[in-house]
Amino acid sequence: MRGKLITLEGIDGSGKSTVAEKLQKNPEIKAFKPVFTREPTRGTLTGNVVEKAIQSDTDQLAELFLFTADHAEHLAKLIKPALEKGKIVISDRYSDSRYAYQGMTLKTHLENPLEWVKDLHRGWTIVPDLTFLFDIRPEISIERCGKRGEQSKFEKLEFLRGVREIFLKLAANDPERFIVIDASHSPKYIEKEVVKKIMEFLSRN
Ligand SMILES: Nc1ncnc2c1ncn2[C@@H]1O[C@H](COP(=O)(O)OP(=O)(O)O)[C@@H](O)[C@H]1O
Ligand SMILES: Cc1cn([C@H]2C[C@H](O)[C@@H](COP(=O)(O)OP(=O)(O)O)O2)c(=O)[nH]c1=O
Repeated sequence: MRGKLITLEGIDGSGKSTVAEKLQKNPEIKAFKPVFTREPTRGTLTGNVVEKAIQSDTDQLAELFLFTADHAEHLAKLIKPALEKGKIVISDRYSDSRYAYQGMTLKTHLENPLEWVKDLHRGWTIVPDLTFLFDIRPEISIERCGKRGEQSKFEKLEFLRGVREIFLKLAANDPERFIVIDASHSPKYIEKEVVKKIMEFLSRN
């Protein structure tokens, strides 16, 4: 039987990596021996190029193709083989990050960037079975990022407001796949909520 793909999405500083770390240590989740991964990928040719691109003034369309190339590598080398082995895969960011972030960066390039970026993925990507959207006001997430001491070029208030709006629209249009989590709660509460939902999902599927 094919495995299951679970993705974690949200704006910068919404707490995705913190949740991913907690899930890796959680005994109920560990029992399933999931494969934990992320996009952009780390330590790969495509992931390294993406990392360089987002630290510089790269053309937005070029950036979309680099993120998408990284996604293709990720699918071919990790996601597909793991799912074929029946594994549960949990990815910190995935295609919805492209729809939401590049849906914003490409506003000046294209008429309907969200649909265009979704079309680009059609036919070859694997749609997740379950997606958590960690929803938070960018005012709070930016403050959290400040404390973390990292500064991505995407961590701007107006920009993240737009990204958040697209994420919420994606979730509203696909309520079967998405679970929206109020990410302003404590890490402990969020972990409990996510574990509960994953266990419910796995018992149904
Ligand atoms: N629920 C939370 N409440 C308060 N601070 C949090 C919470 N989750 C994460 N943080 C802190 O916010 C910052 C960003 O979290 P992180 O998990 O790296 O976000 P993301 O991976 O979504 O960018 C980190 O400093 C982290 O310790
Ligand atoms: C996967 C992906 C990430 N991004 C952005 C989101 C982040 O600002 C940045 C780097 O991702 P990431 O390293 O996951 O950042 P963070 O841990 O702060 O959430 O790249 C895109 O614009 N498009 C994409 O397809």
